[in-house]
Amino acid sequence: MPLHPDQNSHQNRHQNRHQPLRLPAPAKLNLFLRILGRRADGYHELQTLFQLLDYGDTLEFELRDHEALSLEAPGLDVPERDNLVYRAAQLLQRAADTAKGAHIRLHKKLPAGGGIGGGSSDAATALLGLNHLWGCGLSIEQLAQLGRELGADVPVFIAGHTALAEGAGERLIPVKTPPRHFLVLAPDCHVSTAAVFGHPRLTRDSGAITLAHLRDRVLDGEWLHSHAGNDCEPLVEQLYPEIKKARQWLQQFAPAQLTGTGACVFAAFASESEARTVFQQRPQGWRGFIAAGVNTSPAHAALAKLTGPHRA
Ligand SMILES: C[C@](O)(CO)[C@H](O)COP(=O)(O)OP(=O)(O)OC[C@H]1O[C@@H](n2ccc(N)nc2=O)[C@H](O)[C@@H]1O
Ligand SMILES: Nc1ncnc2c1ncn2[C@@H]1O[C@H](COP(=O)(O)OP(=O)(O)OP(=O)(O)O)[C@@H](O)[C@H]1O
Repeated sequence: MPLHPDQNSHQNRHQNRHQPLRLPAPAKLNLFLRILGRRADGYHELQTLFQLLDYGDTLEFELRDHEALSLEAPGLDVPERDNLVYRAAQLLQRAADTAKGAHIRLHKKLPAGGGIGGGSSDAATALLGLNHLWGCGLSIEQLAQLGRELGADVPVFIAGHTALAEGAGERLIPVKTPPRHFLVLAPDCHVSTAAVFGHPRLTRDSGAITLAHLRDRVLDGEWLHSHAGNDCEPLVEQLYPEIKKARQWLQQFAPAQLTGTGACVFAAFASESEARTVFQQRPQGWRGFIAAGVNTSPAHAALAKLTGPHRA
């Protein structure tokens, strides 16, 4: 006899507990990035618009009933214990005082040091996924606080919404951006965020814009479609001519700019086919991807299917 729909979904959830939990770790773009100044703790005050994408890495979690943690991350040249996924898992184990462990597989698609938040998003998905798997019950706010210890970009991925940000990325205001497709080019170089922020020639004196003003502009597709600006771009392009070359190539087709501290550059298009047509014309050997902008993180969408929309 067929099960009642509720019983059916309950049974599915039960079965899923025995399969590895698989969650996405989406990339972000900084649609604009203004540096307002340097704080006493060395971090910089920023104003930025984090646009989440429907493209990224994937993490798979297998529950272990003892404290051991292990990580497989094929193709990523980072020692296990330095990987932000491993560090996130350790941090949560301690904060939640759990005796449970996990084996985690990280499938990397996002280039490291690309300014698209790959490592930060992996860390956020690890915190969200393990909080669920271990039944820790930490709130989104508690997880974001933990995430801040791992990197300035982690909280936006924990919050899980395209957002305006202030401070070092921790004061977030969720916003909705118009649906667009992004062509992201990943020049073959690795930019150190710390080196860019520590550079004497970095411009750090942009005036603050009120958030209300920014929020109005975010909803204005015309403004978003124009060059919104990134204060890191002039310096990064001086240091890495290959990044300038990639942005100038893209600029022939649409306004193009740097994301974060680079190395990736991007441009927005109204449709996926327009983005693809440009992507197909790129010089041989240039890497990149096409992704849709999303207002809700795919990691949260996947978790909501397992737990309901309001629980982590
Ligand atoms: C530039 C952005 O990508 C914009 O989204 C982020 O603010 C960088 O975030 P992230 O990669 O998570 O950066 P973190 O790992 O926290 O910081 C790396 C280093 O960059 C510098 N840093 C970072 C963020 C910030 N607001 N001010 C800084 O001065 C600090 O020297 C820090 O040691
Ligand atoms: N899971 C991970 N994925 C990628 N890099 C990682 C990871 N864990 C640790 N790292 C280290 O972090 C460094 C920065 O990687 P990441 O991809 O987060 O940079 P990014 O794209 O510049 O980030 P952001 O946009 O947040 O500044 C890498 O060079 C690598 O040494």
